[in-house]
Amino acid sequence: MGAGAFGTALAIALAKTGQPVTLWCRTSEQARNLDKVRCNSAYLPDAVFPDSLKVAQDLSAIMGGKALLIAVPLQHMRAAISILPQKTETPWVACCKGIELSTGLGPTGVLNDASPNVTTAILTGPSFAADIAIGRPTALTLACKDATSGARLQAALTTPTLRLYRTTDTVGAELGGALKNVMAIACGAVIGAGLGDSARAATMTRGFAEMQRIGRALGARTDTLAGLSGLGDLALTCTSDLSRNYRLGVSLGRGDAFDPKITVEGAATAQAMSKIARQKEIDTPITNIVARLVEGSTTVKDAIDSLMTRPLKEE
Ligand SMILES: NC(=O)C1=CN([C@@H]2O[C@H](COP(=O)(O)OP(=O)(O)OC[C@H]3O[C@@H](n4cnc5c(N)ncnc54)[C@H](OP(=O)(O)O)[C@@H]3O)[C@@H](O)[C@H]2O)C=CC1
Ligand SMILES: O=C(CO)COP(=O)(O)O
Repeated sequence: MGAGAFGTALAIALAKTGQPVTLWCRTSEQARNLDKVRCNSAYLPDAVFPDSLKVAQDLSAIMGGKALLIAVPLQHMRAAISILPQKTETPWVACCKGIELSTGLGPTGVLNDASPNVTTAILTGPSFAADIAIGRPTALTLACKDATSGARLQAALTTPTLRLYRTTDTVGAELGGALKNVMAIACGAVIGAGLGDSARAATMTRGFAEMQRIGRALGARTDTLAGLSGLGDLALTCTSDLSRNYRLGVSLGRGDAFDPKITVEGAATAQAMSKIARQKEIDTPITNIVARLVEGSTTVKDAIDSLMTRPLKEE
C-alpha cells in the first residue's frame, strides 16, 4: 500500500522472486497508468515492473495475503489505513520512519492505536528505494513484538538481494529509523553551511550518543540502536546526497529553498521528539536545534554557537 518510491521498490523486489505481489495505488488513474507503462515514472523511473507484479486500486486486491506492507509517509499513515478493513489475519508491516506529531507514536504505535486487533511489524534500515528496485544488495531490520510472526515475516520478505534481520525490539527499531533522519538534517546543515567533514563527523557521533540516550529513556535495547535500523541508517543518511533529509539540511545550511512536496520525515520527527524529550526531561540538544531550524526560529550559525558553548562534560 503506497505507490511512492519505497512501496514501489519493495513491490518490485518481492515480485522478482515470482510470488504474487500487488502494488496498491491511491487512484485508479495512477493504477491504470503504472500498469500500462510497467514503471513508476514519477517516483522510480529506472525500474521496470516484473511480469508478476500486479497493480490495483481495489482494496480487496491487497487483503488476505501473507503480509500487507504500508509504505506511506508516517504523518499520513493514519489517514491511509483508515480505509482498511479491521478484521484481518494478514499482518501489517509499517514501511516508514518517524514519530507522529499529534500523538508521539512511532509507526507500529500508530498501527496498533488505529487497529488494535491486527498483528503489526516494522521494516526499517539503510536502503534507498532506487537500490532495492534494481536489485542491489540491501540489509534491513524486521521488528515484530511477536517472535513467531516476526520469524514468519522475515522468511516471507527476504529475497536473494534483500536480507532481513529480525528483532522483537520494535521501540529500538522505530527510534533508530526516526532519529537518524533528524541527525541527517543536522549533518546536511553542517555541510551546506561549509563547516566541513570534521564537523559532520562530530555531529554524527554526538547525534548517535543522543539517539542512545533517547533509546535508554524510552525503553529501546542498546544493541538495536547499534544495528542496521540505527547506526546503519545513520551512516547512510548522513553521508549521501541521495537522502532527502540530508538534502533538506544542505538547503537549510545554504539558506536555499526546499520543495515542500518532497517527503522528509525528519522535520516533523524533530518537532515530535523535541516535545517528548521536554516532557520526559531527556537532554536532546541536536534534535531541539533541528526542530528550531526547520520551523525557522534559529539560524545555522546560532545553532552551532549554542552547541559549541554547552557546558564541558565527559564523553
Ligand atoms: N524512498 C526511500 O529511499 C526510502 C523511504 N523510506 C520510508 O518510506 C516511507 C515512504 O516514503 P517514500 O515512498 O520515499 O515517499 P514518496 O514521497 O516517494 O511516496 C509517498 C507515497 O505515499 C502516498 N500517500 C501520501 N499520503 C497518502 C495518504 N493519505 N493515503 C494514501 N497514500 C498516501 C503517496 O501517494 P501520491 O503519489 O498519490 O501522493 C505516495 O505513493 C517514508 O517513511 C520513508 O522514510 C524508507 C527507506 C527508503
Ligand atoms: O530512509 C532512507 C534511507 O534508509 C531514505 O532516506 P531519505 O528519506 O532521507 O531519502
